[in-house]
Amino acid sequence: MVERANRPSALNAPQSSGPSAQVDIVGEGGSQKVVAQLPSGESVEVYLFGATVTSWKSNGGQTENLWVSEAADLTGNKPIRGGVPVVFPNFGPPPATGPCSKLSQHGFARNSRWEYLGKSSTEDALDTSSVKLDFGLDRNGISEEHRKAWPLDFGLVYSVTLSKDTLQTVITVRNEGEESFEFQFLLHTYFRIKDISKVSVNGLGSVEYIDKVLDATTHSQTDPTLKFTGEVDRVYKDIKLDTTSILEDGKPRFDITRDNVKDTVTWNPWIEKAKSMGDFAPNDGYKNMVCVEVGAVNGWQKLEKGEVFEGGMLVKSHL
Ligand SMILES: O=P(O)(O)OC[C@H]1O[C@@H](O)[C@H](O)[C@@H](O)[C@@H]1O
Repeated sequence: MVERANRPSALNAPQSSGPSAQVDIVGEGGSQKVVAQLPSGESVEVYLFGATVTSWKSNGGQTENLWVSEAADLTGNKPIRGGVPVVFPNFGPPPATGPCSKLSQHGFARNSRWEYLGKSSTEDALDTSSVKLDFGLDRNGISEEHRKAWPLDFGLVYSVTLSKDTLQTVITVRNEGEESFEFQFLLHTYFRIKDISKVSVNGLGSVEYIDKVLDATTHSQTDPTLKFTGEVDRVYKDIKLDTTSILEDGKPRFDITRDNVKDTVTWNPWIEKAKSMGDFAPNDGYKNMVCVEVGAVNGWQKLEKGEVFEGGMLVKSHL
């Protein structure tokens, strides 16, 4: 079992009789989603397809924190372009060998229908109300084609917790089978920003990364701050600091704290790549998004029979 360095605080505050979060299941078939709203107006939306968070509003519901493409397929036929797709069991193109070799880019979790397992919520006297939504996926929930390609017995529980100015997303992966398996995991978050030319990312200085734009060569970031002036696609490995921050105009916008995972991918497709993606719209949408994706993608996580891995992120919005 992997040890938890930054275990999220449990929802164990004393119950009060104040108003609680409203949770509704809306839509049909592949478009079904769970929508939760706190009494103070903050909200989150999670499609069952991929357990993809597609909206997270803070600031009493006034500020949308996630970017979703105007051309995203929201019918359950294609991974959703935007929000927080869950990448599992492989990150990027499938490896040449092993059980993931027959899967597609970023694995099957983002294009499988998850089950909504229910909510839990707390409110305490200090108005720190939260709502936690749980989603599950196991071997029986994936397609026949994926089951054949990845013939391993697993159970995933993905918990999305909305609080006043934070969103926490944590996955547990359990090996339900007789033999060990290996996986990668990533939360491919598309953060909504006003202007990419004014965005900087802090907390990755001196960290080694693989630059996918430069033929997957390895580099070390000398500058404490990452800025975006062209396509960026980097896999930062084994990061010592817990938190990576996104700043706009030099002011903190998001703090992203890794929870028992050590890697982070930064991605912006920029002009040409954005145009080449059929589900990316508008064409200049790259100016309003930046992906800062936390996960475990440097090598593979191994689970023996019965073992559990738990990891994810806590994001604070400053707006
Ligand atoms: O188009 P997809 O499969 O959603 O992937 C988007 C991007 O996801 C990033 O995580 C990868 O590092 C990029 O290489 C990739 O282009």
